[in-house]
Amino acid sequence: MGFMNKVIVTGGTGYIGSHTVVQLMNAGIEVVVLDNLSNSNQGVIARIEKLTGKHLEFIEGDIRDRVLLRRVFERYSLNAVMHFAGLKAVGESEQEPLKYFDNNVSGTIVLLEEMMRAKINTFIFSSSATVYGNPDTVCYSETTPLSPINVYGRTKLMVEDILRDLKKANPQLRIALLRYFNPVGAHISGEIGENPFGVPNNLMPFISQVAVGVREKLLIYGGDYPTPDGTGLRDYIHVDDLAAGHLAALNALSDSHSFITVNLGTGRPYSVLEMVAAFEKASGKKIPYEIVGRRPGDLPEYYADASLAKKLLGWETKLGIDRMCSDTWNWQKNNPTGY
Ligand SMILES: NC(=O)c1ccc[n+]([C@@H]2O[C@H](COP(=O)([O-])OP(=O)(O)OC[C@H]3O[C@@H](n4cnc5c(N)ncnc54)[C@H](O)[C@@H]3O)[C@@H](O)[C@H]2O)c1
Ligand SMILES: O=c1ccn([C@@H]2O[C@H](COP(=O)(O)OP(=O)(O)O[C@H]3O[C@H](CO)[C@@H](O)[C@H](O)[C@H]3O)[C@@H](O)[C@H]2O)c(=O)[nH]1
Repeated sequence: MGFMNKVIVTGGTGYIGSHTVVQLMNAGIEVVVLDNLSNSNQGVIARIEKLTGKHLEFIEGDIRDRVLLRRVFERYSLNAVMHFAGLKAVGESEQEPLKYFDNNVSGTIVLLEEMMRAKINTFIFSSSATVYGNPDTVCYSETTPLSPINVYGRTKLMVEDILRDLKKANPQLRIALLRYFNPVGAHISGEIGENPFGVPNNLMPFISQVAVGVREKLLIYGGDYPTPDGTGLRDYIHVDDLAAGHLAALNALSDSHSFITVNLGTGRPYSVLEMVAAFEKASGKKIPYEIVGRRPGDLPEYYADASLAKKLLGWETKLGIDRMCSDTWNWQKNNPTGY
């Protein structure tokens, strides 16, 4: 992994961050996790240590805390920042926009200022397919126009814009913008996985909580979309494939490329009903559901053109819908109430 041997992971106790930390540690990279635990549990640290057999440095703190960041950057000699920390609930972002602009945009600015002060040049950002908004196409390539349709998406686009401008002013920076499609699944061990607080917003954790008996039935938002079975189509990507994309991006940044913008998806969409059927097969559980009205802001269909990530990073997904479901189930049944 070249000279990138010490990485700070913000949001590292969260869902995607924790899976990426395991892969970084397994690749021999030293990791420091910074997380304010606003949407995660410190118990994940012990699970990661168990999985990797190594110590993991954890700092409970906020990316908006400049004094803390300065101390952290002085104490550890880090060569890269992987920035997962942020808020991600689309509905809440519409209700509480300032909270989202503060955490996701202002927080990232503080982090970038302190990173630059510490002369760290490599930054990997968790962006989202939501930056595309509602374009004319359903297959999104990186040149598809960016026009988010909710506050959460606008926070992601604002940070992308900031990073594009920052690179122009500071050519020594090495930056990757990774646009995730729909992350699902869990580590194959069942030790770590997605552990949402409260009622899940997203499909997969909802399905798995129905399977384990925490919730009665799935509500399917819309059965009258112009799709083959009438339910929405999304590009679900296994979280371990997504994590591997981060290692590939880190490698590419330390190598040939200094500004990377890529979609991380499989390029293959599945419907809600296909996900339910696959989960039933993987778990052996029946998933009761009811088809209700559409959820405001949802699109009928979209998926990634995943070819650029393959070309630039030499990365492509390996895990299909069966593993997405069986790994989710393995995590959920071993941890019915989370960490
Ligand atoms: N899960 C998805 O569907 C998805 C899709 C696209 C992009 N993303 C982005 O990927 C990143 C990680 O998502 P995730 O699914 O792992 O979410 P998550 O909520 O599980 O992880 C985010 C972590 O950041 C922490 N955090 C939040 N605000 C913080 C702050 N101000 N200071 C320090 N820590 C803070 C939370 O406690 C949490 O552990 C986020 O930036 C999210 O917007 C997620
Ligand atoms: O209880 C539920 C939850 C979801 N869905 C449907 O399932 C599909 C997937 O929904 P969800 O898992 O909520 O993902 P998205 O709405 O596609 O949004 C996710 O994926 C985006 C990236 O593609 C991110 O930006 C968002 O933050 C993240 O929530 C959609 O068709 C939903 O209508 C249901 O029918 N019932």
